Amino acid sequence: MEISQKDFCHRSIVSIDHVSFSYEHKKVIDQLRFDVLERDFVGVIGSNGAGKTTLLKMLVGLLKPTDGEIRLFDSPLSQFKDWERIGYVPQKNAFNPLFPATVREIVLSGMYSKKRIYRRLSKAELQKAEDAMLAMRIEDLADRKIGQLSGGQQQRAFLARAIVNNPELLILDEPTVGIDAETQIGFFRMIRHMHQHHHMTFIMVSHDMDMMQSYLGTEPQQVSGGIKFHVKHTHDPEDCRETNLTHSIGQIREMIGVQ
Ligand SMILES: Nc1ncnc2c1ncn2[C@@H]1O[C@H](COP(=O)(O)OP(=O)(O)OP(=O)(O)O)[C@@H](O)[C@H]1O
Repeated sequence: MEISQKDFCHRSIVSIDHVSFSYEHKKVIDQLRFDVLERDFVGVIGSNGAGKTTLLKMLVGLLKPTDGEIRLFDSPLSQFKDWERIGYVPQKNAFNPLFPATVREIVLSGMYSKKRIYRRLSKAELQKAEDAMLAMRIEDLADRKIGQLSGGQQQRAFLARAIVNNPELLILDEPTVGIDAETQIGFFRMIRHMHQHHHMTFIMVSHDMDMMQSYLGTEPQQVSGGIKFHVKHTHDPEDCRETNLTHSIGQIREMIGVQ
């Protein structure tokens, strides 16, 4: 069978098929269907308690759907093993000041998969961690204890951790909560750049309507229960040529424009 250009740059990244979820007897997600294609930017918007975080937790395997099926990169979630293809930044949790890990250790921990937790990292992998910290402009904080940093600095460390493997899919749950306005602008500029030039697909929960609508438009592609999905594709869906895979994580840094 001939593979068209459209198929090539529109692989299925996430497929959510009639998924429901209940906490004990409380149904939070009901028969949700949604597909995320390669190079989509999906903004997930909804009121408090609509089930956005629950949905993201199901996508990364932290919660199991009560019903329905989720596929990641065309594999059923239960069989999916390539977790390094996915970066995930959960909702912000302030770290206890006594938490012992340094920023570098946190970023390096993104490199370990479940089965390879004790292996030695190669020089190239160590360099990737330095690049990710540079990209997030936290290289000066590399040896500081994470618990001693501000909320925004901690969040940048977790973003560096999430991008260290150059993931194909980045899942972000309210990534700019607790970050000052100037840093937020730099952050959104950076993720737009990653979306347009680094061949990344995004799923992002945010309450920042201004940012979401300015990039993704005011009309949601889909409304399901209390959750709205706003979607933007990088380019004309028929055209794969805009992809520029020559950028490195280090170059993202140029785009941030914040101190
Ligand atoms: N562990 C849990 N046990 C029971 N109920 C829960 C649990 N976690 C969340 N819920 C409930 O499920 C619903 C959906 O929660 P969820 O965190 O997914 O919402 P959300 O859309 O992310 O909200 P927010 O915008 O406030 O972050 C809420 O009513 C919440 O109280």
